[in-house]
Amino acid sequence: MARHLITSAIPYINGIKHLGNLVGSQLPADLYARYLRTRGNEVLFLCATDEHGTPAELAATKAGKPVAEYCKEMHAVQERIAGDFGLSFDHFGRSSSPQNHALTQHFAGVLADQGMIEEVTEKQVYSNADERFLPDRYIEGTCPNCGFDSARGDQCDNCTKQLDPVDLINPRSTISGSTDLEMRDTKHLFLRQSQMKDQLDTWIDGKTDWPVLTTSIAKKWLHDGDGLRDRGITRDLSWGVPVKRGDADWPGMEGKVFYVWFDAPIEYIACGAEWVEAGKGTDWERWWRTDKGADDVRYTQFMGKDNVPFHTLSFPATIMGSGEPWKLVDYIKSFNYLTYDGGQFSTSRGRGVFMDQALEILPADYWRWWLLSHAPETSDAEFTWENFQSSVNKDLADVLGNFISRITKFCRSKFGEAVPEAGSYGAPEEALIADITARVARYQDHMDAIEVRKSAQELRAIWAAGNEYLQAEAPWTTFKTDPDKAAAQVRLALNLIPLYASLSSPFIPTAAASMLAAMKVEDAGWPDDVPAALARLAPGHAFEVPEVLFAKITDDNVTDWAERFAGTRA
Ligand SMILES: Nc1ncnc2c1ncn2[C@@H]1O[C@H](COP(=O)(O)OP(=O)(O)OP(=O)(O)O)[C@@H](O)[C@H]1O
Ligand SMILES: [Zn+2]
Repeated sequence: MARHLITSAIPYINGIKHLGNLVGSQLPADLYARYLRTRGNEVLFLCATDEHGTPAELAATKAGKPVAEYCKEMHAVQERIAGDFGLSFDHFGRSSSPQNHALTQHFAGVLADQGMIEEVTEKQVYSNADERFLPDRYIEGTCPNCGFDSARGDQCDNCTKQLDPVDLINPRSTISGSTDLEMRDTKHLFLRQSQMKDQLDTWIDGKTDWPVLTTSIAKKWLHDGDGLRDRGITRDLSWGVPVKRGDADWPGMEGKVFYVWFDAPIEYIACGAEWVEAGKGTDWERWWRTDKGADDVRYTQFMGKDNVPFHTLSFPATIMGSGEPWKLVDYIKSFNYLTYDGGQFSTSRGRGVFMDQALEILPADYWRWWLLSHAPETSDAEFTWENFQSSVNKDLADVLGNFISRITKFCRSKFGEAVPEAGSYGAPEEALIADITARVARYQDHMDAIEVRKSAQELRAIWAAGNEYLQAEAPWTTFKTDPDKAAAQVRLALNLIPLYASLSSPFIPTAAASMLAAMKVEDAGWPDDVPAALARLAPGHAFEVPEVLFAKITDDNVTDWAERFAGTRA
């Protein structure tokens, strides 16, 4: 048994997440956490909401609520929907927690002690009408790159170029619309990432088993142009972690907060402390401090590609630069993007399917299966309703669901609702057992390697092997001439169901639980010995024919949903 720490990129607080967010971070993290638990490992799986920064403030303003109240409510909403999707976090924390405030201030203090923080006075846009500085999205203007007239202070939505508020042409305040702006001096803290460049480069070079997507993005940021640059870690805002040097005030930094990118990854650690505070665990440091037992923990992070620079460079710079024995990530699984019907998913524009809406039309397992079996691993992947329909109908309804329904119903009609006793296995049964044994070993290798699509393919092949066996051996035909032989065939096929449940539970936990309930057994955990697992249901063991596990998606459904989700969400 090993110890595994798993974190998913923490979802931003400004709304309900879309299916792209889900498949790019939380869902594959959940798949891996569930798998490792089934294998008997000790797992700590943490996630949280990312609550600071201007988009949170603007979303709160739009909702007509104070930002703290907005974040508290949205955290509860996200937590509930995550639960509905079966995301099995050990704790779902908040980056605005007191634990994260203290830890972020602590990191800033020790980084400063290590000479890793520079105080920089720079000119920032100040709005006289609003009596405040206008960072990031508080300012809009014309993009100097493409001429788009609503470019934001941090980025142009049209050409995606990263911007600085001072770059904008004809800038205006998004709070008041005022153009009475001036440049004023303001002091900020910068993390001297450039100092760590060689150390980070060597560290990344050692990660030869990481996905190329992860290492290539890290290398690009390390070496393109001037190489890794120092980054501002503070902002002139009121919502956030107040700038302090450990417990002490930081002269000249009064009224400022840490910038969201600095405090958000620190929440991975603080979330452990929240987990203990919530009474769900007793010792978070044994997961996070290598001087307190975390040396034998394997730490895996999950995220979409845009988060990779922060996790491969900035956060490691924070940890390494602190000189303290915090746990560094061991493996970063990153994803390309899921696109929606020929375009991008977008939270701000409400484009695509959002987690709450998805569950209004179908249960979580349908989505989990499609998303994971089409995870954007080697390239971007597109969600279309036709593809969703065909994959759900083929894999879940025709292959898995049909196998279970066919064999349980046939057994009920000929032998009753209990495992039949007569007959013994012959060559086709031995061949099936050997085939499943080999496939389970392959499935396990893919899951260990977090190859999500390959794992799904192998799992589907394991389901299909059961169907093909039934098709070839046709117990309904055998029964007419040799009922004992048919009984043996049925016995083996029924025994596949609890095995399928254990193997499938990381992908489709609800259906797996229904399968076990129908067969009236507990989950026996991972089948380390497949032949033994396939002998688990003894003759005479009672079961029940389950309800339909997966309903087919009709062409009318597809037409309706495509229409309903065509535009943007109000
Ligand atoms: N279309 C997508 N496909 C896969 N992963 C995505 C997609 N969009 C975002 N992600 C990932 O989802 C996770 C959560 O993202 P976050 O809540 O910060 O939203 P975001 O990146 O701002 O997306 P959006 O702007 O669409 O809301 C991150 O790891 C991010 O990389
Ligand atoms: Zn632009």
